[in-house]
Parts: sequence; structure tokens; C-alpha cells
Amino acid sequence: MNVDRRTKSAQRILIMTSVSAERDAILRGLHGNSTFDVRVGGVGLASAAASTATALATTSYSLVINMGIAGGFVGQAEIGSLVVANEIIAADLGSQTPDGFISIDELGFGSARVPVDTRMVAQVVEALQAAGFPTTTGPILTVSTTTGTAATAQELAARVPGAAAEGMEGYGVATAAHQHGIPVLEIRAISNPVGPRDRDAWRIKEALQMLESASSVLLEVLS
Ligand SMILES: O=C(O)c1cccc(C(=O)CC[C@H]2O[C@@H](n3cnc4c(=O)[nH]cnc43)[C@H](O)[C@@H]2O)c1
Repeated sequence: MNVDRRTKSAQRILIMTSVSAERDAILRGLHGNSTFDVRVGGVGLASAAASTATALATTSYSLVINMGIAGGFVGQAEIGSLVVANEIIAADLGSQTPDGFISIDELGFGSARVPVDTRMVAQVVEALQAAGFPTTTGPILTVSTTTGTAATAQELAARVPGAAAEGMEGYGVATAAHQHGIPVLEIRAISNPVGPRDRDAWRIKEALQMLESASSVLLEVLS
């Protein structure tokens, strides 16, 4: 007999964050709404993928969202703004060669890109903009090492034209959701520019406040 270990529940939405400060900001914005489960999955794509897969093994969800703070590519997403991914890309998953980087797509080992539901993205972007929040959409890159130099920022921007932001978990969360056949979104509040590392310049408090505000809008659009 096939035993389905998952709890049945219609329209549950799973939000995965990397750290507890992000989870707490989102929970404040959701005002205890029971449609959403908000979990901390750890930093980095491996931890995020494993934590997401564990959540999906025990509960049925209609949508998975990776939310958190992120670096914004200069000219694409400024500090204090929001980015909704139109594609979730593991930007450093591949091989370095003397002639440049080769992605796992080109190597024939699967894909470093997870698609998103473009209609849902448009709906969320429209709602966030209507609420007055500076919001853009574009590829959000997942990296294992945060970018710390102008040269790496330029290299990534050239590798993925239009890259808007970088985080460390999106591709892990998205891969787990994709393997379960569940749609996925990535929504990031920009705390710092992608480029030369200057931790003192990170505006974490402001980004967490933006995550909280964005969560209130999600409540209206998705629940
Ligand atoms: O120190 C704190 O109070 C604090 C509060 C909330 C979050 C943090 C983090 O450091 C979260 C790490 C998390 O942030 C993402 N992130 C942010 N900026 C970048 C970036 O420029 N490049 C890549 N990732 C970035 C990332 O997803 C980390 O998991 C601290």
C-alpha cells in the first residue's frame, strides 16, 4: 500500500528563509495568517534544499517562496527595493575553463536555471508596486560565495544579462519545489550592493522592514 505521509491541506504556502531575523520579519508582516508556514532553512543552497525537501515531505503546499535579504546589482536593484525573480539561477554551478565559465546546462548535466510562474510573478510585482514599494523583476542569482569584488560583480552581470540580485539559497529552495512539481517564487529585499565587500554599509534593518511590508502585501495577493 502506498502511504502518503503528507498532511492534506489546500492552499498552504511555504516560505523558506535563511536566518531567523528574516523569518521573524515575515511573520510580523503576515499577522498570524494560517495560510503560510514560514521556516528557517539555513544559509546556502544545500541547507536550503534539504530543509525545503523535508518540509515538502510532510505537508502539502500549493506554492513555495524563498524570501530574504540580498545583494542588488547596481543599476538594476538599489538598496531598500524589492526584487521578484523571473528566473532562479545557480550562477556559479558549472566549470571554470581557461576560456571562461561553462554552466551545467552547457556541460549536459541538467540545468542551473529553475523557471517560475510568470503570471504569478507579474501579479505579485503589480501588487507590490501598487502598494508603493520599489519593485523590479529579473533573474536572481544563487551563489555559494557572496560577491566581494567589482570584477566578480561584472563577470556575473555579463554571464547573466539583466541579473537583478544575488542570494545564497534560491536555487536550492527552487530545486526542491521543482522536484515536487510545486511552483516557486523568490522575493528578495536588497540590503547591499553586489560588489566590493563593505559589511558596514549593509542596510539590514531597512531590508528586514521591507520584507515585513512585502509580506503584508503577499497576504492580500496570495491568501
Ligand atoms: O546580521 C544580521 O542581523 C542579519 C540579519 C538578517 C540576515 C543576515 C544575513 O547575513 C543573511 C545572510 C543571507 O543574506 C543573503 N545575502 C545578503 N546579501 C547578499 C549578497 O550580497 N550576496 C549573496 N547573498 C546575500 C544570503 O542569501 C544569505 O543567506 C544578517
